[in-house]
Amino acid sequence: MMELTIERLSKRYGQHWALRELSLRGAPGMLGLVGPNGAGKTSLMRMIATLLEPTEGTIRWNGQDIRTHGQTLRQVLGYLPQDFGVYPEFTGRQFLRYLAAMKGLPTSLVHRRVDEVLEIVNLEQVADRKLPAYSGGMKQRIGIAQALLNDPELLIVDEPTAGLDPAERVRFRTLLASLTSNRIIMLSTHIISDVEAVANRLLILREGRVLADTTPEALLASAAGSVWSVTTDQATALQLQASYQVSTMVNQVHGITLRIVSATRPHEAAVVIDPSLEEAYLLATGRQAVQV
Ligand SMILES: Nc1ncnc2c1ncn2[C@@H]1O[C@H](COP(=O)(O)OP(=O)(O)OP(=O)(O)O)[C@@H](O)[C@H]1O
Repeated sequence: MMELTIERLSKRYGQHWALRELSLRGAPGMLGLVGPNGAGKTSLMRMIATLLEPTEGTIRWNGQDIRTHGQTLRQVLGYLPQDFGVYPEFTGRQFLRYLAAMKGLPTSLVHRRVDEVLEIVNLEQVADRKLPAYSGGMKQRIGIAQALLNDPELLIVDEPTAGLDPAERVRFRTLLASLTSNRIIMLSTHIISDVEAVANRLLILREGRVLADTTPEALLASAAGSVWSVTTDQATALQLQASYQVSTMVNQVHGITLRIVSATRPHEAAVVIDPSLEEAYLLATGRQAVQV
């Protein structure tokens, strides 16, 4: 059984609500937790990981409240925090063996399991190099490797692609996609393309509230008819940019082509085009901002 049930979960720091009444039922697959900085993603993940006390609400794993059955959840939990740090004096292999021992893996299993996770994240070749020699992407893959040591049923990854270059981002995305079968993965990001094509569900948060609990397909469909393309002179382009949510602006020989996210036609020459997921996300999160 693998069931995460969250009911009316809230977190308050002082007078500030970081999360308000979030309810969610998690099932195997990848749940993308998307929202701007400060949306409440980290607070939510830390509460699920039993590292932060909720102010209100309950989190259940297989029907058991994790306030009283935290250990049961921790046994099947893998967690890569946003600020995951590595120890400079270790090689990748030594670091993983150390963490495996800390997590209580039986000694007889440690070497084999560390070799397995190194293979999963494709770091066998560099496993005996010291960690400071790793690239940002390799460090994040070591982070995933440590989270996989106990073959978790629930894998939580908090903004893992921050600071990675585009090639590393893609590699990391592919790695996570390969891990989705038979476990719940929760991945937070403020960059929607990180979860495009890999998440089967999207939870969009803003200022502690759920703006949408949807799928990439449904989010895209919701933006149909609300993304426009228009090619104009520079002065008009600047005016449009001031009044509308412009997702891209490209200089052409004969003018400037803008892609505009707007529920209404932004310019008489504008034509409807297919939305990208990012544009659909902008529409969902920026509705108030684009009112003109
Ligand atoms: N320990 C804390 N004390 C006070 N306020 C906090 C604390 N941690 C978070 N907050 C506030 O709660 C809100 C949600 O923060 P949280 O880190 O959960 O959001 P986030 O979506 O993960 O953003 P980020 O990507 O910046 O981490 C923010 O307004 C933040 O400033």
